[in-house]
Amino acid sequence: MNPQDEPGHPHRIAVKASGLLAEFNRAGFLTAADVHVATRVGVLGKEVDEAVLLALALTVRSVRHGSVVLDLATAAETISPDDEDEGEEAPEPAQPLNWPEPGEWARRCAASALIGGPLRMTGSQLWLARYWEQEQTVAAELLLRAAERPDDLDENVLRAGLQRLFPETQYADQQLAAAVCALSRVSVLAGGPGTGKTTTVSRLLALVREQHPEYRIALAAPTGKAAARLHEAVRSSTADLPLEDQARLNEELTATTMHRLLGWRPDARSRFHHDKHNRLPFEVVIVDESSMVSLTLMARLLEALRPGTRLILIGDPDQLASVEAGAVLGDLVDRARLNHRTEDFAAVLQRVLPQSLTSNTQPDSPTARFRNGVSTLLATRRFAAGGDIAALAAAIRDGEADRAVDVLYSASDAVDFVELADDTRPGPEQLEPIRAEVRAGAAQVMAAAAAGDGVAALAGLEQHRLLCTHRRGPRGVQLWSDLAAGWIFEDHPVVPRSDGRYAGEPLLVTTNDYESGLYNGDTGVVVSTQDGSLTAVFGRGGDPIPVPLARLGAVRPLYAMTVHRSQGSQFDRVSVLLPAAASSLCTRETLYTAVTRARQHVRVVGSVEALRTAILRPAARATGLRQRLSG
Ligand SMILES: Nc1ncnc2c1ncn2[C@@H]1O[C@H](COP(=O)(O)OP(=O)(O)OP(=O)(O)O)[C@@H](O)[C@H]1O
Repeated sequence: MNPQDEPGHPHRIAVKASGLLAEFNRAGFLTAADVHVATRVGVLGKEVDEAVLLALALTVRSVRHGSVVLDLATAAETISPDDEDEGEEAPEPAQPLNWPEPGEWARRCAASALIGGPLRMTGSQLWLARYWEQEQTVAAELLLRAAERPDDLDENVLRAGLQRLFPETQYADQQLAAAVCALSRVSVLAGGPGTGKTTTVSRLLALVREQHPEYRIALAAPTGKAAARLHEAVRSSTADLPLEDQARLNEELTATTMHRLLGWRPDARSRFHHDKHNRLPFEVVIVDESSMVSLTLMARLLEALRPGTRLILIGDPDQLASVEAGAVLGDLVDRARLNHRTEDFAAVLQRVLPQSLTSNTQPDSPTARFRNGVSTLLATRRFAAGGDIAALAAAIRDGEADRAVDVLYSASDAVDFVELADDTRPGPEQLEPIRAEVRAGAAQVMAAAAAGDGVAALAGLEQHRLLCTHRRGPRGVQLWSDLAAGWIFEDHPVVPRSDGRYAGEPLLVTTNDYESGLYNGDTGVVVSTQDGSLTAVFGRGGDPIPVPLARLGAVRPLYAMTVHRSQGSQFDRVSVLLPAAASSLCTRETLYTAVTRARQHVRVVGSVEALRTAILRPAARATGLRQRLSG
């Protein structure tokens, strides 16, 4: 982040800006960087109309906020000042802003020489050309791949295999989803945590390998942590398969990050070794945690796949979307049309499935063929403790605030609600349960780290996680990290070395370091070594990676993390600090993602008002992909 982009930094005001750009900058709607980009592109494109430059700057701003499109018709109602972090007072406009009249604004933009160059426009919607092209690539590649079904599987063998691997009727939804993936060149397997997505996919892989032992399979995920989880989950899900199916999956199934799969290049951020000129050599590519995949990365992946490769995207479309722009997985799953199938696809499915299929028939079209490949698993198969976490997650997902409040107020071993009004500081009675969790986790980490037991130290780290929506402010990571560190040091008065490190220090990697194989979001612990020195270990499924402290890149102590960063990880117990109801980060996806990080227990800390607001406010990311895939 450039210094002038830092909220609150004096250079956030673009000193040279004038007219509408200056007005929107002063009011906190545009950063200096947004203004700078718009001014520069305006000069290069010889555009002087300030309404057009404002539209351009707001489009840049939208991308910064995760959207791909700016709709001029609704911009005045939907855009509010930046308030990325609580405690940053967004400047109040002294007087109402001069939003251009939408019709006239759109006409002026449409007449601009920038359209067709750095900007693209459809109706009243504007894109930066780069993202417009990426949406185009993703939609075109998906539709092209969905146009024809693969014909490499014998239907009778597949039918027998589906019955062998999904013998129980309670898993009929998984059997159907596996059949859909087997019979599609591109498919989406959506579902919440513990619905059996990984189990379904590993069985599907066994089915494909049964007929094609020579097929090369790639397992990938957007983060190292998620890749490690995928590897572990696929491995453990094969344990109860018939021996011959286990054998089909046993060798060389390792998971990797998407960046590594595509071949990271030191000279380019979003270009890879594998692209349309040098395609990936796999017959099957599985991507887990697809909700975290940005539009750019999805475009790069699709371009790099051979036309015949089977692509299976797994993920939970109800989670927060990628940090970077786009909401690809959410756009691919059209909830209103689940189980809508073309007649011929329903007939093929019926031939390989034992049970009779209920589908809504949809007329054949390129988009209908794509939807044929989308399945959703709904039943949760994992949560213990009566499924209260699952019930809470479902209520949040469905926008049922009353139901969620009921679950939180019910006597439950799995969910807890610590009420804390938005504008008050927590008192001892609110802090105590969180403090107890933090202390219990730290006790295990400290003891294991002192004994040099990296595996146990990492397990201790996963025992409880404090999750915040904001980085700063009264509910932010900074403040709660300080609190947690204070509690830990009361119990364990450590004397850090001169470099600040101590045995038991929890670490969070904050940038990708391809050389050492550590990725942004990876977590680890400093542990003692036999010679009395210190080293770091990082979690990778069952295999901790030791990294000498001298080789560590950018890390920071990990006492709390943002919900965004926690995506792709799960913890035994989670405490979630809700943002204030007024925060723009108080959204359904944030809460859902936070709650579903917990395996055994989740504690929600905040006001009922914030809880209700979050549940009733789905995060609105504006994209054009959904529209390109509908119809
Ligand atoms: N068909 C099945 N037969 C037996 N056990 C199953 C089946 N499907 C799911 N399970 C069990 O349910 C649990 C969750 O399954 P799985 O890990 O596949 O879900 P998931 O959707 O991939 O979860 P996550 O989103 O957390 O990765 C696992 O313990 C798994 O063993």
